[in-house]
Amino acid sequence: MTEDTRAGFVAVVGAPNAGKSTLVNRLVGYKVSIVTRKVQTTRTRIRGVCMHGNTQIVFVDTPGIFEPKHRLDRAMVHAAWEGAGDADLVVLMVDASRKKVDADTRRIIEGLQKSRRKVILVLNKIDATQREALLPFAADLAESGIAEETFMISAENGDGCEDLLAYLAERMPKGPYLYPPDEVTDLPLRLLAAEITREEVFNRLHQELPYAATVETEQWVEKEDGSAVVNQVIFVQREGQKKIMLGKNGAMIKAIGAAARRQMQEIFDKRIHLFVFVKVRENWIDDPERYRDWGLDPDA
Ligand SMILES: Nc1nc2c(ncn2[C@@H]2O[C@H](COP(=O)(O)OP(=O)(O)OP(=O)(O)O)[C@@H](O)[C@H]2O)c(=O)[nH]1
Repeated sequence: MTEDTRAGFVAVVGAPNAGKSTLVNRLVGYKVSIVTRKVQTTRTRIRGVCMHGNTQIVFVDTPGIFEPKHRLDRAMVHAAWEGAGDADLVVLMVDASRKKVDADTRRIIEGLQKSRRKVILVLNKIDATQREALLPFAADLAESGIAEETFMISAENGDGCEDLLAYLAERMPKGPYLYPPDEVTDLPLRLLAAEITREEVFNRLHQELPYAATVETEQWVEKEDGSAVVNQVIFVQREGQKKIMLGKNGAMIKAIGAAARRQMQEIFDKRIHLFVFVKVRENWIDDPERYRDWGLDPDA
């Protein structure tokens, strides 16, 4: 019954590491985005679809908004603002466990003030925040005048998340569902599989190398027995990086592949035969072809 349903988009913006992916994953109840301790890892605008009673909320999990350096970074920032512009509601997430409001958040607030966009302010990580520190922090943000409502939550342990969800649901416009209600994500399986492998690259390799690597799923073949064969390539920029990615006697790539396969089996709930290759492709970071795969606009 369409008259009784509501549906809309919620953009989640915030500085890198504010906890955007953690929140979206919690509300959607399905792993759609990648959580890592390293910053600036979310490259794709991934939507999670959340059902709350008769309301459907489509979350746009935007990339962290930061100072663009490469073309790729600029495309990401552009995608982040676009996501906010299209949305019915914008949630600004702030890491409240910091001593003061960080520079990235200030920059986002300036952008929002310019566009006269009101937001739902979400102070996150209250589990790791001193109570006395929270009020002055909130007051500082209130001064910016951009918040129409403020919530204090822990995306990690779920505190306050129900209230936030109920509030967002109430504010969604009336209308038919935008996605079939049982569809939790529109992220293609291939892209999600690539993100899973990329997360394992991040977990195992340190410093700059993960940022110099990208993963593509070249083939996804469903077998009759219900399993899937997945072929992926990790692209790096130089021969030296390829050596590190492969490891001694291929030990590193084997470990990455084995961990990624386990993750995929859990998430896709099926047997996965995963084959991961490493190839050198110089300058992939400035190659416009790459942005298209991520749904980003190369001309941004
Ligand atoms: N203590 C605590 N940690 C949290 C909470 N929410 C997220 N984190 C942690 O903060 C880090 C960053 O979380 P993400 O969800 O990846 O942050 P993000 O905003 O999506 O980051 P980008 O993708 O880089 O923009 C992770 O280590 C999370 O485990 C919270 O409520 N409490």
